[in-house]
Amino acid sequence: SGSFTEMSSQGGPTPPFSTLSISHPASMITHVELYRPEKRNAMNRAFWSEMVECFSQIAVDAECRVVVVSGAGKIFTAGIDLMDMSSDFIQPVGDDSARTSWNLRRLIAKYQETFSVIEKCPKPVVVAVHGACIGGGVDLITACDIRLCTQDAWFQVKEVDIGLAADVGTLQRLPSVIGSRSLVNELALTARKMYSDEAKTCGLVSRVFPDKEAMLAGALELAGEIAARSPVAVQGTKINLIYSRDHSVADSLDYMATWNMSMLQTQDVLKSAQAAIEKKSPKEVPFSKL
Ligand SMILES: CC/C=C\C=C\CC(=O)SCCNC(=O)CCNC(=O)[C@H](O)C(C)(C)COP(=O)(O)OP(=O)(O)OC[C@H]1O[C@@H](n2cnc3c(N)ncnc32)[C@H](O)[C@@H]1OP(=O)(O)O
Repeated sequence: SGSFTEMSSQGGPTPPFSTLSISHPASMITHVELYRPEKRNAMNRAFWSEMVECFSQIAVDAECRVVVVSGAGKIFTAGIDLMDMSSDFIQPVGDDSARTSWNLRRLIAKYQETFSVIEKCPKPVVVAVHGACIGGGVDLITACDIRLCTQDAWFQVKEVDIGLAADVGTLQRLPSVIGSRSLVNELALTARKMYSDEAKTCGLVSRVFPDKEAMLAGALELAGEIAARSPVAVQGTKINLIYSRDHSVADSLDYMATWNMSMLQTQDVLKSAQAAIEKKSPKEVPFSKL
């Protein structure tokens, strides 16, 4: 085990990835760092595929109970790589307009999956943003479970400035993240920057730290709290919270009952209840891997 300050921004991408650096700063915690600092972590073709591969591995990794995502270098991310990506969308290919449209639709769905994998991953994902978080960066963070930022962070739903309606998650997820549809509309229709103080006030982030070092230490502490608890309870909580966001209370209660009719049979309930009676911390309970 170590600390984020020791482990972040010191190496480079972790094979087989070329845009991500993966490390394990403490037991059961995986740190995914966007790693193209010289290009401000702009999201190139490799990135869009590598995130899917990375989170598919994390989803089934019994050694991981919680994930922290951050960006290497000066800022969190400059969004889509405008040099590498734009031709796919500006000059889409196909033998006629139906086929071109079909190909484009498939491509957009593929890019949507890059961030949907974060939401589909049963392990909670904490994202730590410093400096700029632009365009695709907002799509990414709205798919995460907990958002932290530094005082110098700013957020920009930039897509209208480059001539498109944001299509990989922001318009679908941001309204439930910050509640005020008026504010969402204002941000998405004008592409104005939102700074950390407003991000905190509106609920986009839950905590603001003075600098990146303090934020990563805070993220690690938070991740440690989550990792110490029953993975059956934690993963069931994430999955049911996301389910209830998208369904009625009645449907969500029904889903919950079906969920817990098997999950309540875990040994973790007995172990945790015993620890509570004995006034022990969940950190002292050895839970089986999941
Ligand atoms: C299906 C579609 C899916 C997703 C769509 C998403 C839409 C979006 O993401 S819209 C957002 C697009 N991004 C931008 O408009 C940001 C552009 N960049 C900037 O404004 C600035 O670079 C900055 C982020 C404010 C950082 O400024 P600074 O610190 O002064 O760095 P620079 O000198 O400008 O850049 C350093 C280096 O990085 C390259 N770079 C920065 N951003 C991008 C980018 N988005 N795409 C490609 N490359 C980028 C920049 O060109 C520099 O490269 P050099 O080789 O050193 O010149």
